[in-house]
Amino acid sequence: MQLGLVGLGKMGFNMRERIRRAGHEVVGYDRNPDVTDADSLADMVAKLEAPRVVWVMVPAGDITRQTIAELGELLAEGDLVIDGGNSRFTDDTKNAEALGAKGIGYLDCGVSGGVWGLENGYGLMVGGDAAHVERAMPIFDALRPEGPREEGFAHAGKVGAGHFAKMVHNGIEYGLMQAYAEGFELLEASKVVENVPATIKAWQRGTVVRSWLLDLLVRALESDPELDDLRGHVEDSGEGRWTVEEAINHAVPAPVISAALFARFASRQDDSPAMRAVAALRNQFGGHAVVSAGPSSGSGTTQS
Ligand SMILES: O=C(O)[C@H](O)[C@@H](O)[C@H](O)[C@H](O)COP(=O)(O)O
Repeated sequence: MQLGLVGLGKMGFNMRERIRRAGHEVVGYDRNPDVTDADSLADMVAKLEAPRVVWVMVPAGDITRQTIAELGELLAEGDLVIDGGNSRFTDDTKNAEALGAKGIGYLDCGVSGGVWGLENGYGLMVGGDAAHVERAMPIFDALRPEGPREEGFAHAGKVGAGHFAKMVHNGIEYGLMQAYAEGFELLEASKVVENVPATIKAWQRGTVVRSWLLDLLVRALESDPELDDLRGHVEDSGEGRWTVEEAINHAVPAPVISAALFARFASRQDDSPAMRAVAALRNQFGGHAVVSAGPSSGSGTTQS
C-alpha cells in the first residue's frame, strides 16, 4: 500500500526503510532536504492517492500537534492519520475529534524499539477504531517484528489507548534501567566482584534478570568498562512524568517508577539544595559536622 510519512529523523528514517523493504510505497516528508521525498507537507499529500494514510513521526508536543492540525487542513474525508510519536495520550482525543469533524480517521500508535527497529522491528501498541486499524494493518505488519502478530502488536483499545500503553511501557523502562544501574554501581563500589563487566555479561543467559536492556548495558560496558566516558546526567522526555501523574490519578502505588524518575532529576544537580538543608538541620539540632561549600562545589572542608 501507499503511505505518507512525516518526519524522517532517527525513527522515521529507519521506519521508511523498513516499510519499503516490505514492498510498500512511502512518500516521506522532512524539513531536511537531504532525506525528504517531497518539498512540503502539501506536496507530500499531493503525491498520495486518495484515500490516504499518513503516519506522523515528529517530536511529541507542539510539533506533533501543529503537524496534525496542518494535515487536517490538507487531507480530506476518508483519509487516515496515525500519530506514531511519544505523544501524551490526552492529546489523542482532541486530535481524533478535530480530524473526525472532517471525516478524517485517527489512530495513536506507541512505537518502541529505537534505532534498532530497522532490523529488529518495532513493538507497536495502537488505539482507535477497529476499521482504521484493519486498514493500516499492512503498515503495522511491515513495522512489527517477525513472528506472531500478537507478540509485537496490540490493538490496545479506543483512541488514546496506544499512547497510554506506550507511556506505561516507558515508565517500566525507567524502573528497569534504574535497577540495572543501581546494581552496576553497587558491584563497582564494593570491589568484592573483581570483573564487573564480565559478571553482568554472564547474566545474559540463564538468569532471572536477562533482558534486552541488560544486553544493551553489556554492550555499553564492552566499549567503556566503567562508563568513565559519560557523565551521570540523564534527561527525560515526559513519559515517566506522565506515568507517575497517572499513578497518582488512579491511586496506584508506583514507588519504583517514581524513584527512577526522581533519580534522573537528581542526576542534573551538581549540588543538592535539599541535602544542604538536611546538612544544615543536622548541624543545628545535633552540632553534626558539615562540609562548607568552598571555592568550587564538592571541594569544601569539613566543619563542626
Ligand atoms: O521504547 C522505546 O523505544 C523508547 O522508550 C523510546 O520511545 C525513547 O527512547 C524514549 O522515549 C526515551 O524516553 P525518555 O527520554 O523519557 O527516557
